[in-house]
Amino acid sequence: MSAVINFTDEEIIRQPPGVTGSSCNDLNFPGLSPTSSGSSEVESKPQTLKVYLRVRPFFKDELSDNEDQGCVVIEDNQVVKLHAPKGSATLKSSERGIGVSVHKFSFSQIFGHETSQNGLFEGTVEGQVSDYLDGKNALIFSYGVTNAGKTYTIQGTAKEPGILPRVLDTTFQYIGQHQYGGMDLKPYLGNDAQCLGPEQVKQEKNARASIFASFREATVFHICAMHTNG
Ligand SMILES: Nc1ncnc2c1ncn2[C@@H]1O[C@H](COP(=O)(O)OP(=O)(O)OP(=O)(O)O)[C@@H](O)[C@H]1O
Repeated sequence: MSAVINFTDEEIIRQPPGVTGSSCNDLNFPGLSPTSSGSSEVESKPQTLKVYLRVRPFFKDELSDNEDQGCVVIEDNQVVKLHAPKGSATLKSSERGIGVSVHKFSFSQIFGHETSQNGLFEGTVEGQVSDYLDGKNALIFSYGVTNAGKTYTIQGTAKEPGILPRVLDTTFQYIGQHQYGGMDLKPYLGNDAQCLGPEQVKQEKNARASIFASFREATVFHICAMHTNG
């Protein structure tokens, strides 16, 4: 199982780092250990959940709005340090001796703003896809504030496909070599298959033909209706 957490410096500006730290803590991810003392703790227990952090680049308008305050500092490929933004309540409180202005978090791996879609895929879930194709279950999800890059990471764009199309591509390339050519298997109850006899195969073919026929009729009707109205 793995999660991809998306951060942007904008998020840190809008939320005090203490809030960010505790929300990560609430998730109770074994791979994510927030500390406020400055020392990072990577748990020694075997991890079944891998938590990756991706930091997206700033946009031009964010830079021109002076949003890059160096609040997110990637110390190494597992540890990130979050500094309270200038003028924030957290910074002011910490200056009065209440709370701290710097939080450290550790992740299974951190990917900086220069990380490509392919680099992220190879560095995170590619290994799990082979496990999945070998019959093991896996869950991948993305977590982060709005505009942090969750959709970009999971879905991506036509030019820069994200994790989901890459997983599907790998899966279908694998299936390509293992495709069953027969037409006598039918999905049953979600994760099972029924083996059909010759008569059932005939019934299925007829049912499919009538469904496709009704699709054609609906399309023709729609075009005619548009033509008539236009
Ligand atoms: N790593 C990245 N490199 C370049 N652009 C990125 C990256 N991550 C996100 N973006 C861009 O940032 C913008 C916001 O990203 P996205 O829509 O994925 O955020 P989101 O977390 O899904 O937001 P929401 O929760 O509001 O749906 C998009 O224009 C996206 O193309």
